[in-house]
Amino acid sequence: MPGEFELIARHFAALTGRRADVVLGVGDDAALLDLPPGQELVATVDTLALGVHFFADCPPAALGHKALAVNLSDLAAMGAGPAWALLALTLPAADDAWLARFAAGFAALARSFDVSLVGGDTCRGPLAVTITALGHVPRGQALRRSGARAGDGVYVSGEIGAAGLAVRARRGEITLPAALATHAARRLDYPQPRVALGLALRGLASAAIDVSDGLLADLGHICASSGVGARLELARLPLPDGALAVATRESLVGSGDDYELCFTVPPRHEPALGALAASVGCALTCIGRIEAAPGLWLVDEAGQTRPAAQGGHDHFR
Ligand SMILES: Nc1ncnc2c1ncn2[C@@H]1O[C@H](COP(=O)(O)OP(=O)(O)O)[C@@H](O)[C@H]1O
Ligand SMILES: Cc1ncc(C[n+]2csc(CCOP(=O)(O)OP(=O)(O)O)c2C)c(N)n1
Ligand SMILES: [Mg+2]
Repeated sequence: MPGEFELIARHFAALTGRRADVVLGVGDDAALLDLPPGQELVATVDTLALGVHFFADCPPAALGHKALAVNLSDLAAMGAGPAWALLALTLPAADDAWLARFAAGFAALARSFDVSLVGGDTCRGPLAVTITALGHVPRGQALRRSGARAGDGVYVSGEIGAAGLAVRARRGEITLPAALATHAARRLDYPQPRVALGLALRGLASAAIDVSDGLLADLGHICASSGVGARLELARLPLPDGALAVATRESLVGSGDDYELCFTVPPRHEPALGALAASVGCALTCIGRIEAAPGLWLVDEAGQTRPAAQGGHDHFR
């Protein structure tokens, strides 16, 4: 069985990439990174824990992909370009074949965004993956949760709800038709961080967040940070084909794991979004509007308005 340092050399030393801004990467007590002049460092960390964030049968390559993707999604929501990552792994055993597949999933996504692995930590214990992602943004241009204003349009990228359907299907709570099951499993296991969209929204969006806990809950975070409310039109939600045969719109906006961007746009910038959607290659749907009074309201298909129920993922509720 390989030892700790052998494992690192075998599986992770090769993921360090070739960025010129890595002065010193894996192998010393800490990494040395060269932040370009005029840029602010953007730093985020998220953990994926077995049984909480992924099922025991999650393919190792998917875990490697997703652990990095959820962090790149946070950088995207800040309008930051990703650059570096640190990987903290807690493993029940030194399983070479498992690690090779995990590393391949991580590497494919890292390479596609030119992210260098510059450090990490490896220890024994219940399976969990923690990644710190670092990127940068021109000084003062980051997208925050706090900038939404009354009258701004509320938008979401891509579609919402498929990953939550996959979670419920894997728990045996629902049965999905074959095409939707395949699509949903792919969305849960291989989320694609909206990096290009985040970069393009700088200077256009007034606020942004990535959808991890559920669209409604995450829009709620924008509203709370911005001191505003929002009205959401359920009929406008971009949902996967066939989703309404197996779930309600309310459950789809509460399930999470979507890793799309939810963002607000002042009316003067909304006309630019059509061309932007085409250039970044994903749908951008207006799903509602920001209001001055705090509170989240849902407008149903019949045009009736009601307060949104508290929902979304909460680790301790
Ligand atoms: N243990 C912690 N110590 C310090 N800050 C934390 C901790 N846990 C979460 N945060 C911070 O609280 C905020 C909300 O966290 P979270 O809901 O996990 O955000 P996200 O959905 O973007 O990952 C973030 O700014 C995050 O950095
Ligand atoms: C086994 C399993 N159960 C439940 C879920 C659903 N789920 C777990 S955590 C979570 C929310 C996102 O995780 P969190 O740690 O809150 O990420 P953050 O908001 O910090 O990015 C969701 C929707 C899942 N993906 N896998
Ligand atoms: Mg987090």
